[in-house]
Amino acid sequence: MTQIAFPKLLSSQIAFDIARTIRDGFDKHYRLFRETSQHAKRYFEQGAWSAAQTAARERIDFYDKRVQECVQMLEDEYEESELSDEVWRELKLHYIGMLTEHKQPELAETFFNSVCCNILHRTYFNNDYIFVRPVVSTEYIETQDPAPTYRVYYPGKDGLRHTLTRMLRNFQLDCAFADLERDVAQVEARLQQLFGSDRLEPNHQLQVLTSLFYRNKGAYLVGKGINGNREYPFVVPILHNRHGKLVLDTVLFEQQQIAVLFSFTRAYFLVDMEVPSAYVQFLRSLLPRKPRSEIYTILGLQKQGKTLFYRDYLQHLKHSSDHFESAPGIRGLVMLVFALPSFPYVFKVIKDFFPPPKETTRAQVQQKYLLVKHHDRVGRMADTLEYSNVAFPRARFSAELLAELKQFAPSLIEEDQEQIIIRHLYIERRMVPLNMWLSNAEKEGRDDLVEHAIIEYGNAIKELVAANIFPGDMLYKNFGVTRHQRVVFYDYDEIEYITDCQFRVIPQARTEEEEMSAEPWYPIGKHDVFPEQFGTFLLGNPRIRKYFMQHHADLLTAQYWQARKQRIEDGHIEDVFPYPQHLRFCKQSSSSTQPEIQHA
Ligand SMILES: Nc1ncnc2c1ncn2[C@@H]1O[C@H](COP(=O)(O)OP(=O)(O)OP(=O)(O)O)[C@@H](O)[C@H]1O
Repeated sequence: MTQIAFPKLLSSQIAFDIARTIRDGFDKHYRLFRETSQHAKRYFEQGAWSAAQTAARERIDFYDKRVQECVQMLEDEYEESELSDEVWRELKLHYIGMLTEHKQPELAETFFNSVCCNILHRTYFNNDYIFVRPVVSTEYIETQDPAPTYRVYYPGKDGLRHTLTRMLRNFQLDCAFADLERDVAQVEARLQQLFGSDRLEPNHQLQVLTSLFYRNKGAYLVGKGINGNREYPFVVPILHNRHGKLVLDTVLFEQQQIAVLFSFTRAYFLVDMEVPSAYVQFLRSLLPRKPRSEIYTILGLQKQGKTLFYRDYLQHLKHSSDHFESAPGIRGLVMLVFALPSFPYVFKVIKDFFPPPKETTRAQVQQKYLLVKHHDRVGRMADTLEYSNVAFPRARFSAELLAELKQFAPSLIEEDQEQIIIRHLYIERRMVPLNMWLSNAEKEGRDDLVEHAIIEYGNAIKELVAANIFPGDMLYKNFGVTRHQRVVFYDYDEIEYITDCQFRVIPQARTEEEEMSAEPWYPIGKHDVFPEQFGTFLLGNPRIRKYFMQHHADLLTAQYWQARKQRIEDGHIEDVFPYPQHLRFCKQSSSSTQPEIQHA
């Protein structure tokens, strides 16, 4: 950067103007982000599922678009020679001043960093110029806003049932409930079970976040009960029944169930938040083990999530001493995967070349990962964080891993005495590869675990199919088992849309020669898939075969896949339940007055 001495007053004015441009850029971003979240309410009320899906997908790109717009504006407006070091330093101070009354200051800081890092050289990425250490406190203190973050209800006065009804009515959903009284009675019964025989204390209250959480075809009421010094989180999913009326589908209390709802394997929620940090703080009181980074991400603020994740990661590096090494399991042909044993994530680097039978390119692999980022992951695909130029301390790399990186991805590696810099990588939650999980379960003679994993594996495939995803080769090594023992897919380079695949029955052999042929004698198109063949490479192990055939034999028929494809082509958007079916009210009431939820 050229150093020209500008009069102090002038440089200060330039810095102020740039700060205001960046702040306005952020405000525009957040206004559009909120508008989408506000529209989600309407889509839900009208059952406009396809519009809701599109809005959720498009919102993911808002941030980068606004950053690019802002960078462009600054580049058009200012000569490089006007942007002295002095201007950059002052710019940060002006910006801090603009955030004093701001409702999303932590997001605005991150936006500032994104814009400046696009313009500044890497040597300027320090606290003098950008927010390496955040200035604002993200622990929010409630202001006098007209719209509070959460509402508080004291059931002591009017009784629990009346309070719950009022609470639900306060969301002013413009769609009728099928039978609110019946549903509220079920929620009440469960809440009463939860409070059990606890004496009700004078502070007995229900706190409920002011915005509903929208995702797919559901709206979720998120809150907690407080009694004395105990807190009881709860979430009530609201769905449409087949007649387009609203029903309360269940109430979730257990941390694990709530954690699964907020999992890294799901699409981001649409929530109308004026003060996002206050939402994060509330949610952390429900899910204390979930890092703030993951909560921001699941609220659709994925750039903030990424920033906080990186800060946590640096902190972890400082407080650990183990070495990065290859991730356990079968090595990938496309990805080089490594991990730090003390850290629950893996790092994935696209190799420079791929051996046969892989016929792909780096750009295509990146495209597939991007597809997953924008797609509804339905609880069955791991979210990935994509980073550029990540610096690792050289001393923490095992010699083998470093050699492997240099051998398979030399174009992505830069190094000096102290650091290894990887130009592009993905970070993803670490799981136990399903092939390892199955062989461990077998070694321990745990048939129950083998059966559980195979049921989950088949369910994962079926849910991916419902979301129009064909996972390519379905080998166990491409799936992982989470700490909640759910099976999740993580190998995206061969992913296709179900609607792009041709599911075929293997043709009958017409001659003995064809019958005996080791190679397929019939023509195979690029998108042809023969489900009858899956068993050959999946079911060699008799125990696995037994459970697979018991629970998921339909996956081996072309008819199953063709029928699912037809449903998608007919415009069906399937329900995704982020909680077990047996928890649903309609699955419990023996009188079954509750209408089934629409599968449409
Ligand atoms: N999230 C994860 N948690 C734990 N291990 C993982 C994870 N992702 C990948 N691995 C490990 O790294 C290996 C390779 O990863 P991945 O399947 O993504 O690579 P790939 O090159 O696309 O594989 P393939 O050769 O099947 O195409 C996996 O088999 C597994 O052992």
